[in-house]
Amino acid sequence: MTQPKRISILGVTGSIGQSTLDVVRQTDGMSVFAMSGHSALESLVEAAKEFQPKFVVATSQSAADGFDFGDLPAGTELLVGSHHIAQIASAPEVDVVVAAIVGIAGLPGTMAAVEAGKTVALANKESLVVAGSLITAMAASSGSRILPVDSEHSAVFQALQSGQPNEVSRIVLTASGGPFRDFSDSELKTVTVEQALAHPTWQMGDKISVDSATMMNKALEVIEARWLFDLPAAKIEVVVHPQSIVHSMVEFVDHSTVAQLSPPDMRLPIQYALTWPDRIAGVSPPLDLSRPQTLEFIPPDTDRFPALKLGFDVAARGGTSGAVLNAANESAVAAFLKRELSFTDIAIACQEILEQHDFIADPNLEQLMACDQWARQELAKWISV
Ligand SMILES: NC(=O)C1=CN([C@@H]2O[C@H](COP(=O)(O)OP(=O)(O)OC[C@H]3O[C@@H](n4cnc5c(N)ncnc54)[C@H](OP(=O)(O)O)[C@@H]3O)[C@@H](O)[C@H]2O)C=CC1
Ligand SMILES: CC(=O)[C@@H](O)[C@H](O)COP(=O)(O)O
Ligand SMILES: [Mn+2]
Repeated sequence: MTQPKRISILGVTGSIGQSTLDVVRQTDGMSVFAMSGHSALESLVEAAKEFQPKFVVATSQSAADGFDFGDLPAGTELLVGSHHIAQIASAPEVDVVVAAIVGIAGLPGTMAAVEAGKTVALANKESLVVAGSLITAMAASSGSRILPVDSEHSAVFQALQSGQPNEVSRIVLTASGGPFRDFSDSELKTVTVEQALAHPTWQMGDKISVDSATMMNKALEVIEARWLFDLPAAKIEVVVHPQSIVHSMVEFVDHSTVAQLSPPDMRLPIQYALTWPDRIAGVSPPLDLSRPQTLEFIPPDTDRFPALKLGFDVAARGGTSGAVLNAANESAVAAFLKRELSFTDIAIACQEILEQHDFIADPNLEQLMACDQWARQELAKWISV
């Protein structure tokens, strides 16, 4: 009998983490070796009781202080503090690491897994946005395989299997357009947090939901695609597709366009990353073609959604620009969620901070982290004036 595939889930308490558990729950031959959570410790303990991992990491020391972990299974060891993420991402027993922590907090885990040569099911797009050049170089030397979980990139990854790399003329990432797809300039100025969190087609965490509403999510995905598929920005396009059925497309040099279609459900790209190169019976529902439906494709409006243009600029420029854009955006989204910044100011602030930064073309990790800190301070100043 073959050994079950052993998985470490970084960010098990989030939307992707919970969908990953559902895939594991419904799939033979997979076990959870380790899992991490940050503030949702009840949910972390519940997951540990069901999946009996060897390690549970509670990354937030302050949340863990005073929390009663008494319900953890007897065979599960509790580790407290974010420094333990590297340990569960690189442990020799682990076959696949699911990188599902949100934001730059996910970078250390992604890097530890890549450095250890692991197969990484990557949801944390911010890792590549910030440090794509370092991570892809590290993967090339360690033998790590980075498999996309992001639905668009999973679709591109699947479609790319129809041809050779030198036969690709462009990739087209689909965007739902978010909850404000048809809002006018003046309507966008007054949108609320509650409206921004109500994504029309996907159930996701708060940060990515706001990113989808500004279309910064698509900007980050353009940069993510640039690194995942080693493509120049000029070969990456975005089209608005409100139904979220076509998850992205690859156009080949003969002008054949290959697309991947499925209902919007993250369990499919997660499952594909966990079982690749095999396909197994799906845990997410099939496409229902028994009823009439319309698929629309609309060019994006970068005047109303200026964040999108920043993604193409950063994908073309590289260097420290991804770290700056990511940090400015993370801070701006946090401020919007606290009602300290308006929705339309998110992209304006990000653009101004990007324009001001001292660009370095070939940065090391320390320089990227310095840019991250600088951009967060600039965003705080931007709000205070
Ligand atoms: N949700 C989706 O459908 C998709 C998500 N993604 C990407 O996947 C990633 C996760 O998104 P999503 O699941 O929606 O996000 P959620 O907000 O739902 O979950 C985030 C996870 O990260 C943990 N976390 C938060 N802050 C920290 C920190 N400082 N240190 C360690 N862990 C932390 C959370 O722990 P806790 O909850 O315990 O505080 C939680 O487990 C993002 O990068 C997102 O862009 C990509 C495509 C689709
Ligand atoms: C599910 C997923 O991959 C998200 O990144 C999704 O694409 C967000 O929707 P938008 O297309 O609105 O950004
Ligand atoms: Mn996506």
